[in-house]
Amino acid sequence: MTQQNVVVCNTKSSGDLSVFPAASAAQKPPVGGGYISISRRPRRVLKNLEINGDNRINALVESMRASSPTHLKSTPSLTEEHSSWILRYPSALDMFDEIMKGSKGKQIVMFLDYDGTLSPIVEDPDRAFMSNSMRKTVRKLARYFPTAIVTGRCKDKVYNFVRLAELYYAGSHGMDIKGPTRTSKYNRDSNAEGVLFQPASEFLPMIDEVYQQLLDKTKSTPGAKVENNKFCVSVHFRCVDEKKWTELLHQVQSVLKEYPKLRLTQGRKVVEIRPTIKWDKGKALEFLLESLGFANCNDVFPIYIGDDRTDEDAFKKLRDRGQGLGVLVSKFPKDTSASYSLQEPNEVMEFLQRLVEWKQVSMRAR
Ligand SMILES: O=P(O)(O)OC[C@H]1O[C@H](O[C@H]2O[C@H](CO)[C@@H](O)[C@H](O)[C@H]2O)[C@H](O)[C@@H](O)[C@@H]1O
Repeated sequence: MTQQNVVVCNTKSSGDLSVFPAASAAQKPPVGGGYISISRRPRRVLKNLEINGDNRINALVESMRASSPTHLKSTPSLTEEHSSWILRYPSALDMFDEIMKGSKGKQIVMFLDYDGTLSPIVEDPDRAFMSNSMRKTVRKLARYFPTAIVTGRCKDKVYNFVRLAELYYAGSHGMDIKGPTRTSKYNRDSNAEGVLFQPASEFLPMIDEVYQQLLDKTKSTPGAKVENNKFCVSVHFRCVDEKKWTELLHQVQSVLKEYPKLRLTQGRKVVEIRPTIKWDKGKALEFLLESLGFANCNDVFPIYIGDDRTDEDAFKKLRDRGQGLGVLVSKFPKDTSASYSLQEPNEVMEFLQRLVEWKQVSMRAR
């Protein structure tokens, strides 16, 4: 969280746009909106899409620039903007008692994003380690509440960072879901260990192919990093000179234009290539609630904590269901469907610790 700053951006969640076919997506302004859809089309249309593609690339570069710390420093109204933003999205720590009142009589279920939420943002994605104190906190949390990690990362990679077998894991933006492998209160009587869902498995060979091509295509751009997340691929910009961002996006586009079944979403100094299926973190949240037996229940209170645009799908899902709440992790004003905010992973840990203590106290009082 410390290295990434965020300015007000478009509210569109990645899921919103994912349902549009390429032609409709072309009419949507992409600034901060989630993704570019590049499709193989008959020649005349392709020309139009290429022009639109360039426009989108420029818009995407602008959006990435706007969210970089150097640009934020020159924003005079930032403090004022932040004050009014925090009134709309108050700190989940300050509002802890109210939040707990809202959950009264309901089963809390926890959903946690990984990067920027449980671990601070760092330059090297392979070194985004979680602190031992955060691990201890999440372990305790899972003793009292069913807990899932929902991430854009490959499931196995995030498991290696978190190393808690009692959790649910939804990797590749929810396209790779797995139940706990260690028995806990929440899976003893259920079929949790058997929970396994991979709605995009047919895309595996395509994703591997695209990964290889992206590795090759982007190797001429210093600092670019391509990460294979199994059902999606990330192309990292964080260590690339800003002047080279457009070039890098053109390299990505040149690969993607041959794959109309893949789409592009934007994250924190990263673009993510994923299947065009109607599946996102919001759908994963819903799937996990069903797996836990809360399909049509009113007595469930899901809490989703995340920092990125792809988490907006989950925040929106909770709003649509009228259940629980979303907490956005951000130090800077950002348009969101979450209800509350926390500034950085340390505050996330504090919030989780308070939840554990609250539960312990309420159990003792029984
Ligand atoms: O859904 P998430 O768990 O938030 O995953 C989204 C992406 O997170 C990772 O990238 C981000 O964190 C990196 C490490 O701090 C940082 O270097 C990068 O700039 C961020 O975008 C991950 O590496 C990506 O594959 C995920 O898609």
